[in-house]
Order: sequence, then C-alpha cells, then structure tokens
Amino acid sequence: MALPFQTLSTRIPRNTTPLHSPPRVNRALASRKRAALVAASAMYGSAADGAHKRKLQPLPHVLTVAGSDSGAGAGVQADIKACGALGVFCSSVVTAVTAQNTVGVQGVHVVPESFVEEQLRSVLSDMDVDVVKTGMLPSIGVVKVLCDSLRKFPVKALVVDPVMVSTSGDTLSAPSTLSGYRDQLFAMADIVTPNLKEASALLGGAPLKTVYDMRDAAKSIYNLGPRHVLVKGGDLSDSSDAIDIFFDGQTCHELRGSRVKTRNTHGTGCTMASCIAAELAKGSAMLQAVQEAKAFVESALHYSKDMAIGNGPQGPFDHLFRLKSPHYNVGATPRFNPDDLFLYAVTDSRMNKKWGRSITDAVQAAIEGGATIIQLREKEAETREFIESAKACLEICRSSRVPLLINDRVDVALACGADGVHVGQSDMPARTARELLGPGKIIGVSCKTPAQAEKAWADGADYIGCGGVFPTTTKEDNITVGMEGLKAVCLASKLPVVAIGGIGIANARSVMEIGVPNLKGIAIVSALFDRECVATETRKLRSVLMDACSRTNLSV
Ligand SMILES: Cc1ncc(COP(=O)(O)OP(=O)(O)O)c(N)n1
Ligand SMILES: Cc1ncsc1CCOP(=O)(O)O
Ligand SMILES: [Mg+2]
Repeated sequence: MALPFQTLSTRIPRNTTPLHSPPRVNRALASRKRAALVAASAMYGSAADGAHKRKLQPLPHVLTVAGSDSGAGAGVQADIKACGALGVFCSSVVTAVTAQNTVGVQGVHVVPESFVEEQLRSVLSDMDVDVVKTGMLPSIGVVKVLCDSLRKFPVKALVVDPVMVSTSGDTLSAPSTLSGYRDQLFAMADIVTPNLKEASALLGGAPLKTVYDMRDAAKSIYNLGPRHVLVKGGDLSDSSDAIDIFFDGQTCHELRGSRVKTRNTHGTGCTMASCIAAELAKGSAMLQAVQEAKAFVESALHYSKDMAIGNGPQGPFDHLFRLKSPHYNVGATPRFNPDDLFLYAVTDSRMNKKWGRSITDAVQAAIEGGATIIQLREKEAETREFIESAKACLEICRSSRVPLLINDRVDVALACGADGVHVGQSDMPARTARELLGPGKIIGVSCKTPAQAEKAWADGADYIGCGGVFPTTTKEDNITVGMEGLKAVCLASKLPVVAIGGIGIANARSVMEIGVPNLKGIAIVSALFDRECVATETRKLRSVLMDACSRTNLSV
C-alpha cells in the first residue's frame, strides 16, 4: 500500500484555536491494558494450542511527543535513549525536525499539526502507553491536538517539559505556545519541569536569580494547574550545587545534587523529564521518580564529562553509561521493586508467642519459606524492645536481601534503619512519613477506596495495601472490601497493590487471578504465623502463588 507522504511545513504555523481548560487526564488505562492483554492472550492461546500459552507481559511504556535533534543530544533521541537506559519502552511522535549540532540550531522544519495528530492516533490507539512526556511543541495548534488526543486516549501520567528555547539560545516554540501551556496543557499535567528561563517566561519574564525566586516560581506555576512542579536550577549562578525545587502543592522540597563541571550538558532537560516519565511508567511515586531522574542525569554528566563529540560549546552526554561502567550501577538498584510484594509476610507478636517462637525465628522461617518482603507488625511491643528486635530482624533480612518494613512506627523504622514503613489511614500521614524518611525509604499505605489510593500516590507512597479483602480475626473491626473493592482500588491506583485480609491457601489463587496487572501479591498474617511451621506454610503459599501466576499473564 502506498503511504501518504506529506511535506513538512517550513515555518511555525499560527493557530487561532479557542482556548479552554480541559479536565485532567482520566485514568482508564488499567482496564484498557487488561483488555489488550486479554485479546492478545486469546490470540496466542489458540495459536499455541492451550497447554503452552505464551506469557504476555506489558512493558512500561513512555510516549515522547517532541522534536528531533539531528545531533542526538536532546529531543526525541535523548528521550528514547533515557527511557531505554531505564528499561522502559519509548515510542515517539515527532513534532518538528531540527538541524542541530554542538554549535546550535541551524534549522527547524515543523511537522504539520494534522500529521502530529495522525502519529498520536497511530501510537495511542494501538499501544498501551503508560506515560506521555512532552518536549518541543512548536505551536499552540500542536498543544491542542495533544490535549484532544489525551482526552480520547487517557494515560497514567503526563510529564510536560515546557521547552521554549534551546540551550544555544534558539527559539523552539512560537510565543503563542506559552498560552497553550498555561491555558490547556498544564491543567492535564502531573508534573511540569521548567528550567529557570522557562519558569521566568511562563510567569511574565522576571528573571529567577535565587533559590527563593525558584520556590516562589514553583508555587506560581503550580497555580496554573499541574499537580507537581519541578523548577530546575542548573543555570543558577553562584551555586556550587545543582539545586532543583520540587513543589507538590503543599511542601517545597529542595533537591540538591553535585554540579558536574563539563561542556557536555546538551539534553539534560529532555533527559530529566524522560527519566521522570520512565520512573512513573515503572510505578514510582512522583518524588521518587524525580529523585531517580536527578541521580541519573548527575551520573550521566559525570561519566561523560570528558567526552568529545562535536566542536561547539555544548556537547551531548552518554545515556548508556550504566552499560559501560559497572561503577555507576551501584546506585542503580531501585530501593523498591514492586515484585517484592509477591509474598508479603506480616508478623504478629501474639501468634508467635502462642507458638513459642521469637520474632527473629518467625522472620527467619518466613524468609526460608520464600517470603519476599517482611513487615513487623508488633502492636504490643514496648518501643525499646521493638527497636532491638527490629535491628535483629533487619540483619536477617539484609543477609537474604529481603526488605524489612515496620508497621505504624516511623520512629522505630528510623531508629533501626529499616527499609521503610507501612501506615494506615489513622496512622501518621504518608506525606509526613515521606518528609521524615526521605525519598530512599519504602512507604506503603492501607487503602480501601480509589480516592485513598489516589491520595497515597500524591503523598509519595510506593505501594498500597488493600483490604481486608476477606473477613479476618487478626484485625478487629476491619471493614471488608471484597474482591470487587480490591479490583476497584487496583484499577484506580497508579501504584502497585498488595491484597491483605483473610487470605490463605484456600483463596490466594482466586485473589491473584483477579486479572489486574498492578496487583503484585498478597500480604498474610495468620495463615503464616498462626501455624506450627511458618516455613512450611510460606512454602505452600508460594507454590500456590507461582501456580496462579503461571496460569495468568502475571510475571513472577
Ligand atoms: C500490607 C499491609 N496492608 C495493610 C495493612 C493495615 O495497616 P493499618 O490499616 O494501619 O492497620 P494495622 O496493620 O496498623 O492494624 C498492613 N499492616 N499491611
Ligand atoms: C493488618 C490487616 N489489615 C487489613 S486486614 C489485616 C489483617 C490481615 O491478617 P490475616 O492475614 O490474618 O487475615
Ligand atoms: Mg497501622
């Protein structure tokens, strides 16, 4: 079939589309993804004759909507490399083609809006995109086309890098695009990531000179509609650190990194936004995604600081540094892997006492049986005793590389150096816990409703514990949400979910077969610890879960 070929327009087109504030991107992605998996599963199932059904695994997917950079330091090329380096698939809708190198931008061909729309339709109607990241949007018409497409094909999150001027000082978007950002796109954005110049342009032109200016700017841009703002201070003069300001509507976080002395900084903005998008696609909370992205960029600049590509003043850097130098892989191990939720053992001091075992013996046995994460839920322990036993459990967990979380007690988690905490709706708010624990610790939040799940994500949690799914005697007066409630929370949640409450050998399979990709495992108290042999019970449950996963499309 002959494909229609369209010549690129050679100017930035004007557009008089009326402006309006669209609703935020809605969140029907999970069900779309599930439908696609079911359809593909059916196809492969018949082809593979039932018994050898192929395991279909959705890949975290970012779509970049940006301009091409012939020098490959920034734009679509940087986005694809950044996502690839972080293990995320990246599709691309090209909004403009630039002739560009380390000297500057020599030319721009803008892709017609109708063809940007066609590319968007091609990708979004077929592929399961988790996160859309925007870069160079050359006209207000392209902004409108993008907003319309996102309303038709909702995604999990939208990352907007409001690219206006290249690092070499060349204009990359029409002045009217500014109003497109302010009046249309920002209201749909989960995060906007301006540098100092872009933040200034968005707010009327006053220059940003200090960290205080950056804080004020972050708050003012937040008032334009996005859920989070990251003002990047890479160009801040008189600062030995690379300081960025992250604002989530309540708290301003000052994120400090070391400033790398190098000429090879072309594409840092695109890379930062793409890394945030990639981390979000993998299921990270927003602050965590931003921290990971900042660490990635800093390491990439450090690795590439003496690299020589081109003869101009601003060179590209190497996104694939982690493949080339094991040194940089040290910090690359994510502190939280959602798959760790698979078989989540929650201790109970009363049960362990009843069976005459210490908490350390209980933890050791659960790990021996295959528990993938441990939570110490010691409701009756005195603080000092709790800290001591938590330290002993942490040693056991560390030697098996199993994360250890503390239930309710952020103070105990801090005191013993645990990997994180689990908090409920009446415990310390997740947002406060995040402020106290910092971005490096794991935070789980108990949620019974989609609204609570949404808030947990916004507050910086890493996962959700949903339940009680079934009635239980382990926790008094706990309202049961049932399988339907669990499913509703999973579908609404951008975070991975673990099911809890009344789960044991008899019903674990039915829970795991609920068929929602972000249900990552089950959390169990009595079916492990109110038994004579914890290791045996854990082993049995593990085999039930493995079996359930091999019957569905879930990865183990
Ligand atoms: C994994 C997991 N999910 C939910 C809970 C319950 O937490 P919470 O609602 O705070 O109740 P308590 O456990 O503190 O009684 C949990 N502990 N773990
Ligand atoms: C802590 C908690 N949160 C909701 S139900 C529950 C208790 C789960 O215990 P069990 O696995 O024995 O039902
Ligand atoms: Mg609690």
